Amino acid sequence: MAQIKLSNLRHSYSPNPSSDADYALKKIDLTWDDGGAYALLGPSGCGKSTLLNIISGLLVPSEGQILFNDQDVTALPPAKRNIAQVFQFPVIYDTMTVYDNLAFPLRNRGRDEDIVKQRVMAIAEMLEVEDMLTTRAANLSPDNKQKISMGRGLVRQDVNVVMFDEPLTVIDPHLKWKLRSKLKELHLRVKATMIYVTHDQTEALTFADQVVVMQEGEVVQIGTPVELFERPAHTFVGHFIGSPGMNVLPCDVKGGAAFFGGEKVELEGAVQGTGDGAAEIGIRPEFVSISSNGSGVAATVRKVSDIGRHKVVEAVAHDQRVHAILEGEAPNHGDAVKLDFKQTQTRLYKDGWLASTPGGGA
Ligand SMILES: Nc1ncnc2c1ncn2[C@@H]1O[C@H](COP(=O)(O)OP(=O)(O)OP(=O)(O)O)[C@@H](O)[C@H]1O
Repeated sequence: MAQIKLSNLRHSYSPNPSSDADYALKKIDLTWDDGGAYALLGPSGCGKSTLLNIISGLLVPSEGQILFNDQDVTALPPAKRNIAQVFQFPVIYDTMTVYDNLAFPLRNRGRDEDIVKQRVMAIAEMLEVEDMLTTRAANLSPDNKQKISMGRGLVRQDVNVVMFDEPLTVIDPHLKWKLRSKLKELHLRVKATMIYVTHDQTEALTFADQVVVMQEGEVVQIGTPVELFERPAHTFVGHFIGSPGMNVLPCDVKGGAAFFGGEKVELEGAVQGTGDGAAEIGIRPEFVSISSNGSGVAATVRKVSDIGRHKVVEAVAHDQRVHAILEGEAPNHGDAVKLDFKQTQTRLYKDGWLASTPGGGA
């Protein structure tokens, strides 16, 4: 397995790029540690496939380098990069048995049959497909075909990285959670460097130790699922992760204090280098509550959705929509309420980027 380093990477599909907008990948500097479980998360068109294809060697970047364990592989074709890939749709040989499918990547590299058997049986056990080993792949369900496809990606121990490109697309929704946690378990057992590409936050947060969030060709944050939830580095991350996402409210900054609709809102701590002027307050719905002591931001309740474990309240304050996630009692549609923003979780964003530091709250 390998540490993968992307250095000063840029890519444009245009032959003569003239501005940032011409680049599918802006400037990317990123290190994927050996043995790490990473997710590459972002909406459609943000550049995930472009980045994956650059790592696998299907695309040569316009600028920059790709290093595997400090060896420059930028000019190497895919076959020389020693990578395993699992795609959206199963890549298996229908006429072969499950055993032979799993054995294929090893036999293809001339491994002894003893080793082949040992690895195939180990992977079959991890994937819980031992009872299918003699079945012809053509007779498998789509879910099981994709499981075998994953197995083929994991069977070799000498690959630099295993990359999964939206691997659960074809999986039945009720089986998705099962395979999601299976993949996590597989990483813990196989300990390979793994990159899991998805636009689905649940998949990314379940699988990865570190999530790389991309937007419009840029990496906006790399962090653990908890870090992305608790301290989004950019309003995009706050919005994209969470359900509903972080509330992003316009405010004015004067002398280091933030004012929402003229009312002062206490921030988590000091504001860094924003100067006075327009900015945004970011607060997750989980940290907005209905004030019980009459203080807080005045709002009117527009909608209350009971989604089982909790209620999602949509209120309007200073013409802005604010979501609150409440356990237990919730107000009713039309109620005038005061919203309490938990100070330690109330952040300031300037031009989209986090501009407050913790330390002021109770
Ligand atoms: N072969 C190509 N030629 C020109 N532009 C391309 C090509 N492939 C991708 N793009 C553009 O590059 C940008 C990034 O696309 P990319 O496919 O990498 O994003 P993505 O995050 O993988 O999206 P999706 O999840 O929809 O595949 C998009 O604006 C896309 O239109």
